[in-house]
Amino acid sequence: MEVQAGPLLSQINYPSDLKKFNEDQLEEICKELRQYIIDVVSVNGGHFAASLGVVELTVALHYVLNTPYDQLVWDVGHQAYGHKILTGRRNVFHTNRIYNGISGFPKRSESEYDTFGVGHSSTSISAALGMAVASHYKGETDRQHVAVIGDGAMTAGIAFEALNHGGIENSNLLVILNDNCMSIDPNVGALKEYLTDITTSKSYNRFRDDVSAVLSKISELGPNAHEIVKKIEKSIKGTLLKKSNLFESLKFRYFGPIDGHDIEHLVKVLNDLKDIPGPKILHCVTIKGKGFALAEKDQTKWHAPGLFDKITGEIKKTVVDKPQPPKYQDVFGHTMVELAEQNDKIMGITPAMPSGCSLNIMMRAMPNRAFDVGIAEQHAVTFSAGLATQGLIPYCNIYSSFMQRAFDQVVHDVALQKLPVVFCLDRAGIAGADGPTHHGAYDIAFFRCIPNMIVSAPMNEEELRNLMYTAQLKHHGGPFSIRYPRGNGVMPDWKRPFKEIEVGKGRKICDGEDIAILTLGHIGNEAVKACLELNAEGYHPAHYDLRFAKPLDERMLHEVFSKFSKVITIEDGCIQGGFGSAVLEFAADHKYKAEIKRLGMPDAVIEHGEQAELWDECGYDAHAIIYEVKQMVMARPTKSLVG
Ligand SMILES: Cc1ncc(C[n+]2csc(CCOP(=O)(O)OP(=O)(O)O)c2C)c(N)n1
Ligand SMILES: CC(=O)[C@@H](O)[C@H](O)COP(=O)(O)O
Ligand SMILES: [Mg+2]
Repeated sequence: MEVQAGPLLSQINYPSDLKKFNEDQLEEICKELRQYIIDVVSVNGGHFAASLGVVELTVALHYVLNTPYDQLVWDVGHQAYGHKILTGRRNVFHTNRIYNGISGFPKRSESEYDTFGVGHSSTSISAALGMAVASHYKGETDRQHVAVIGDGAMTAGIAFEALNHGGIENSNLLVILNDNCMSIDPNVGALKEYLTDITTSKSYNRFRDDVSAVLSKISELGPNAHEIVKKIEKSIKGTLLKKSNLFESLKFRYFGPIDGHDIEHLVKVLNDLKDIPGPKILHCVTIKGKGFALAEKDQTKWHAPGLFDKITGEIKKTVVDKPQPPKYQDVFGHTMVELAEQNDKIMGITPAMPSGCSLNIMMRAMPNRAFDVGIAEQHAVTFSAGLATQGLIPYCNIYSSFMQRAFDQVVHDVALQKLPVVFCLDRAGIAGADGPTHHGAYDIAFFRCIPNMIVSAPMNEEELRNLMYTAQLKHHGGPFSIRYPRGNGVMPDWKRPFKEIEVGKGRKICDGEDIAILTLGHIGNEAVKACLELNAEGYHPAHYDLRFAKPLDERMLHEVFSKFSKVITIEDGCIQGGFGSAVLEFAADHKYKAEIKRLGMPDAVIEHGEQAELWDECGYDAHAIIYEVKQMVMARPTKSLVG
């Protein structure tokens, strides 16, 4: 839908246009930019509150910096809508996150203003430091490098690894800490408390005013400005402040906290900071959702609210006339509470996604047994391992793509020590509009190769519950992983009594003659649809839901390969090394000769779009399955080949 930008914003295509305005017009530009984001996101969807919170920061940065020569790195990038609009993408912003449209995150291939591809958090300081060191090496002393990182993203280990390194590099790096006291859910942990202390402490506020006073004089100080500023700073900071400021102790010069919505002040401070070399941190206090009252009030709900009425604030829901299947995440959340009520050893862990994975249900019901550990996937895994050493049974829920961060912890801290940690991988498979950074593409492949690991995937809600139930019973000596996708399952009536599932045992969904379809997980429901249509057309595929990629149901596979010479495997994950590869290995190891077609994500970057669009593009939705079955069945008559 075409949305009209305000009169000033419509004159701005690039930061060079923005620079033509006077400073006293910037407030109006911010107003129009904020409104434009509201107008477009309300009808298109996407991340919302974070971008509203950095409108002033975005305008100030592009006003002061010489982008794209100066390098501006957004952390996570879910807050970069204003940046996109000001850097050549206003006219295509209505395609944000839509199939074939622009990405919801900064992306190097999309614009030279997007200096670094993001989506996963906490990478900005490392990336900006790399750029700063490269500039230093190349003698580009006039170049600025700015990382904008949120208080939530700052909790991750990699952010501190970067600060640790950045503090001793004499490169031109400015870290802007966008502190709104929020992650997706309220931010957690001691760092958050520390930042709140800084923001409210009298001594820091006095320091902030002193620094502002110094900065305001900088232009009057002449050629020795830096030396003079350093001296004054040293004297006003005093030993106490230096020792007690975390960032100062890491050798970053700390400025702030300042009001991140005061555009005039921001422009001034950023201009002044440009003249101060070396590693610096500017602490900005902002309000997530700023300018949209409901979002300011319920920041979690408005992190990514879906479509909404921008006047009433009503979030639009699809109207349905019959009970709908629940989201898998909610089945996980409710089942956790049920299981934990029966077994006092069970604990729940999430790195910063309590509402995303629905562990918040358990956090409310059993606050001493469910933990949001902040954006800290590696810690979440090793913390779970620690719990497991003491006889507890941790269920560590991590989105599949974020689990990529913690691979070593899974191998080294859990699997090698045979610790019984249950990994629940939400958003496994095509994630949808978040795109390639968020697709849960690789987990089957990267978990399948780990010794002692069980790799499972439910085809529906009941199986998810039963796998979760089974995982606590099976102290097989090692981790048990359960992967399931974003979105809804298929069973409106899902709350059934628990039943143990034999580890490594699949189930036959339907018998057939022409060909065997082997599926893993929820995508099996596409095969069910395909089989119905194929049956109606006179084809008779058999369908097996393997449930486990490791251990494989070897008995079932012997049955399949003895009976069928044509086999299709289907998984919502990468083909290379995944479930289909496991079946191929089985066939090769047992010398079965069969035509095996593997469907799943190809060895390519799968862009963003709706799940169904991407399943179609990758060729493993019901239509594609029907097509493949017909191709294979028609190609040659079926016969069983053994040996
Ligand atoms: C490695 C990783 N873990 C989790 C997420 C999910 N996530 C995206 S934004 C976000 C909150 C970030 O908080 P903050 O950096 O403070 O930004 P804000 O939304 O408050 O502006 C989280 C947890 C992610 N993108 N990457
Ligand atoms: C930016 C980010 O990483 C999250 O906000 C992510 O988009 C959440 O995804 P879900 O909507 O699937 O919870
Ligand atoms: Mg935040």
